[in-house]
Amino acid sequence: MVQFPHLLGNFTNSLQTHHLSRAVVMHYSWLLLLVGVLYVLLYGFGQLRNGQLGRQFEYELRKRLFGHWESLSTAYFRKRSIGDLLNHALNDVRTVREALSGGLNILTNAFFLLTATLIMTFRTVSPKLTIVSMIPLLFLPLFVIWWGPRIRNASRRAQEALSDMAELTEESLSAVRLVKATANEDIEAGRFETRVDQIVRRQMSVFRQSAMFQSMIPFLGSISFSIALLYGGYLTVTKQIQLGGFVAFTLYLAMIIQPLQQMGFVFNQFQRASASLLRLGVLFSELPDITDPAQPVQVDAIAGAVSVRLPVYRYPDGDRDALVNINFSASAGETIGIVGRTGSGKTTLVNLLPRIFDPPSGTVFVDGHDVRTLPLQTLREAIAYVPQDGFLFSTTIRENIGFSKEAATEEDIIWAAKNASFWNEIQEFPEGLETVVGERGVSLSGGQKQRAAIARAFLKDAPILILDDSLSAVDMNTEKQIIRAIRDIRQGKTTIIIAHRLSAIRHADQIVVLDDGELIEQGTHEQLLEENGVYASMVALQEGEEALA
Ligand SMILES: Nc1ncnc2c1ncn2[C@@H]1O[C@H](COP(=O)(O)OP(=O)(O)OP(=O)(O)O)[C@@H](O)[C@H]1O
Repeated sequence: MVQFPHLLGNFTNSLQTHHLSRAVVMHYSWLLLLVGVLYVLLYGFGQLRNGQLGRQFEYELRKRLFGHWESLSTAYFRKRSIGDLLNHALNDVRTVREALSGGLNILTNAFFLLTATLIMTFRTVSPKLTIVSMIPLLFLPLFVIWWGPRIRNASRRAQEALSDMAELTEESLSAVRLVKATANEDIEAGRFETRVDQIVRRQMSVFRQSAMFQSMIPFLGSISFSIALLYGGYLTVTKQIQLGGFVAFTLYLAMIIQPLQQMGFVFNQFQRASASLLRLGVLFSELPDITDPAQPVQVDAIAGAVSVRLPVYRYPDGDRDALVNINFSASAGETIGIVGRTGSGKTTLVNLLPRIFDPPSGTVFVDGHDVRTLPLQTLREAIAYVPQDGFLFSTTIRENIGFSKEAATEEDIIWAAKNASFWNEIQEFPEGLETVVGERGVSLSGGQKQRAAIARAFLKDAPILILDDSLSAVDMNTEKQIIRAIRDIRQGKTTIIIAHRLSAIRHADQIVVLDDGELIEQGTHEQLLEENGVYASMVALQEGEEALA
């Protein structure tokens, strides 16, 4: 590119000295064409390569981010909203990619163009004129130092506001049924508008800072241009340089105005990207708090004996003890029922077993091994857990049930669905097992969702099965069928059932009663009835209600 002004300068000199013949014109035309073709080829290749590298970088970064999130514990996801995390994965990663691929491309082009231009003007026109004209550009670093942090901060604040909006959008869309049912659309729309207004204000601040910064750089270029005209004109008139040299010099200057503008744009992009990089750095610096032990105990297979000797457990961010004085043991193959009022600590207790939350060392044991000393993979593979909300993925029933076993066959899935008393209903769906359940299973009833999740856990066929209030949405007959299936297919395997309806745990080998985080009663159904304590009064109350119903 930088050959253009030089060739045109020589052309002007030939014109001035009347040496211009048809052959000379053809010579210059061919040379200019050649320069043009070379430029297009090199520039095109550079653009393509940069684009490819940028996309690859974006893909790798998102993959690493996802891998990192998968290694973090549940406690982390209580602190950060899904919307915020999504904003990091989408907007921050994209901002960094744009700066790296597009920005580096432009910066490389601009750098070479500027350097080559300076060398050419220095060598072929006039070193004096080059130095004098470039003085204003020395102020460029000062502008970067002044505006850089301002743009970076404004950009960080804009990204934070975007995260807020993503969080609100995620929340509002998840709660859309509730919002509609309670006719609260106006309130929701108002909340959304407030956030959007905040984002627009913060983004306007980024644009203001960026626009001012970007316009300053061409302004410096214009000052250079004025100096070149004045001083170059003087040198030409006093015959210190040729007219062709002067023409070439002004063309050179005109040529570097655009790269200068682009450099402004790139510096601006870099500042925004560094704000996003800082935000991503904070995510990556979060270390997994539940990890494999340094020297894990190696076990061949887990039989399923469970024992808890827990003086006290408090959540990492909790302000009170969630569990106190919990002591019980069950041999492999036993069924344990856990009951207690809402908020009494039932879910907390079972969450400690697969280390969803970490118990203190030496308090929770599987087959006599402290769960914190077992390899995490071994421990979690030995436990099938159906959480309270029976989470489903937005895919088919077949994939939802088959999720727990990699090579699940059609027979396996049907077996699991039958035992979860779900198969008859699946057969009635027009698409059968291929029915898509919608996001988190929205197109299924509460009871159907629970049974799909139970079938998934049955299929895993793990030594320990935990059902966390997983039968709450099914009717009593279906509950009976499922309990019968559990007693049948889980023979010799440990099963822990949390239930509010006591009929679901009546058959358990032992029942643990929790109250306000404390284990207050323990025994079989018959023993606890004999004790005539809290459990017995719960049974009496429920039997009374059932009789009334
Ligand atoms: N992740 C958490 N961080 C801090 N506190 C928590 C957390 N999860 C639960 N809690 C608190 O621990 C206590 C016990 O909650 P838990 O969910 O174990 O009760 P639960 O008996 O399973 O209740 P429910 O029958 O309503 O499901 C409650 O006071 C609850 O607020």
